[in-house]
Amino acid sequence: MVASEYQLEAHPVIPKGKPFLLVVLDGWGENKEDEFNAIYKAECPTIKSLKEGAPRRWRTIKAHGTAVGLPSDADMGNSEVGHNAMGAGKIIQQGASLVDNALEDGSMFTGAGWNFAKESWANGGTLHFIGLLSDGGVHSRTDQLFALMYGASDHGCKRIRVHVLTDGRDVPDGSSIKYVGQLEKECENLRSHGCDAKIASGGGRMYVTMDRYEADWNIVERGWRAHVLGDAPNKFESALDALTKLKEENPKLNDQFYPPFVVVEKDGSPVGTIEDGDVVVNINFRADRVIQISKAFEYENFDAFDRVRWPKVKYLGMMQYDGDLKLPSNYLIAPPLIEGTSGQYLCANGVRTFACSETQKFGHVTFFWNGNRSGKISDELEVYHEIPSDNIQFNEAPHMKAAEIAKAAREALLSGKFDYVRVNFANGDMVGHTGDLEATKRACEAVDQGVKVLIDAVEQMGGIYLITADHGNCDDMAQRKKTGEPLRDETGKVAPLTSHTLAPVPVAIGGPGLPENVKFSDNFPKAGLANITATYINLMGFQAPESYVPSLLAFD
Ligand SMILES: O=C(O)[C@H](O)COP(=O)(O)O
Ligand SMILES: [Mn+2]
Ligand SMILES: [Mn+2]
Repeated sequence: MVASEYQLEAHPVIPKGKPFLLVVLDGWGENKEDEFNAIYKAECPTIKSLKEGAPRRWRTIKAHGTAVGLPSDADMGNSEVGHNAMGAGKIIQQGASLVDNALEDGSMFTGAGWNFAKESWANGGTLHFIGLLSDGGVHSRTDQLFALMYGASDHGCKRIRVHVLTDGRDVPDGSSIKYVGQLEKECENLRSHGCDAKIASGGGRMYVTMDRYEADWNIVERGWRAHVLGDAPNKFESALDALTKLKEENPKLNDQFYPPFVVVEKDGSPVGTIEDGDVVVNINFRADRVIQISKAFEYENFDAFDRVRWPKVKYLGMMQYDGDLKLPSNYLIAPPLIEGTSGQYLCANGVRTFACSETQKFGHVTFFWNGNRSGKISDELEVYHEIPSDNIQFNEAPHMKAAEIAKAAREALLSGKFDYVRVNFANGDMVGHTGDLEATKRACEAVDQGVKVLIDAVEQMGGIYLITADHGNCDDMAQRKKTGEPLRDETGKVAPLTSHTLAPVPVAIGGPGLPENVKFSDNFPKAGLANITATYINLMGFQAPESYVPSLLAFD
């Protein structure tokens, strides 16, 4: 039975019933063609032919800034906002913007979450912050952390401890020293105003605390031990000491992979373990990499690792991270309400869906796609298939699981059991984040081969495809000066770019099932990822919901 609010009318031109393939090339922008564009330098005949072979069916769309609900056009896109937009058909004001708004109008400090947190320090508890320390704006921002620290001090908090996760992934490698230095200054300033604020522990985001999709719980356990128990092999008298000394010991160490460390007093005792009666605020607004640590704080029954001690604390997220699990139950800012997603419409109209990726991006094509819901929309109609990612640094094996994803999705297409096959290839993004240009070229080639397998399957089945990306990354592997010239160190070596880019992303449609007269409209020069949704709903033979931003299709 179709829920009437989600009923979709048949499309007047495009027939229903053709198998439909949607591919997200994670981190694949359309950017300047130079030697630092891994896509351009790689052998990618299939993806390149989409543009050259059918120019009326290829275009670019915006994938960053206000087009995907971020505070400003200086903000690069990311997987969360990109997949949210593509899944939901509208521009959603994202976590970063909602937190900014609440800080600007003061509602941050009057809400239920804040009042709940305040009770703890009013009763003598310490306020702990945990989160990613950078201004990358993907998971968190330092200015928001500082505003919360000052807000707490203004509201009577006398003791703050910060547990920092160094970045180097959304911002350049090596910048963690700068962010830790800024935080040390703010702590010093707070101390001079009577609030005892200190950094207590830390580690690199890819090695400590911020695992995602349960790829490796050891990462979270290391964080738990350092932040909560004050237990890590590396102990230093300051966080700056930790970063500089660990790097001296191992010059190859990068910000993403710092081992866990604990800041200690002169006598060796940790400056800030997490104890009964304390309050812990996770400053990340983005969900994927803080769901596991949130479970460790919140769940009484927890067996992912031995917590040794489970302090009775108030735990709050910057946002609520999982709407289905209601995790965490307390939070500072209500998350965006993402209703009327494409999945809700398509399931209500009987579309049988196969969604697949490897672990690193599995939640992107399911959880983010469905408006940050961890459950399925329909158990009868949907199959979500996860291919386990390897727990390695991805430039060591840049092909990752592209072939396995292609194989699984190909089988799904050929089986005739699905109307809609949706996949994400992780390589361009995950290898792009290592800053290793050569490996990233190999990554692009693996993706291209995977796409070829899938387009061949669509051809065989008389189907239709849409291939796009969520934001840039592998399309520029060099940090740039204002002039656009690559930035070089004193030896002339180019500084690698590990983060996403601001580039628009390609979108291509095709397949034998697509009527000849279907092409991209010449309108909508400012179209963004949210316009993809109405477009693919059309490609599946339905008219799109009126609440969606327009489809990009036109008809001769
Ligand atoms: O979490 C990450 O890996 C990066 O901060 C962003 O990458 P993603 O948005 O492509 O997942
Ligand atoms: Mn991404
Ligand atoms: Mn990324």
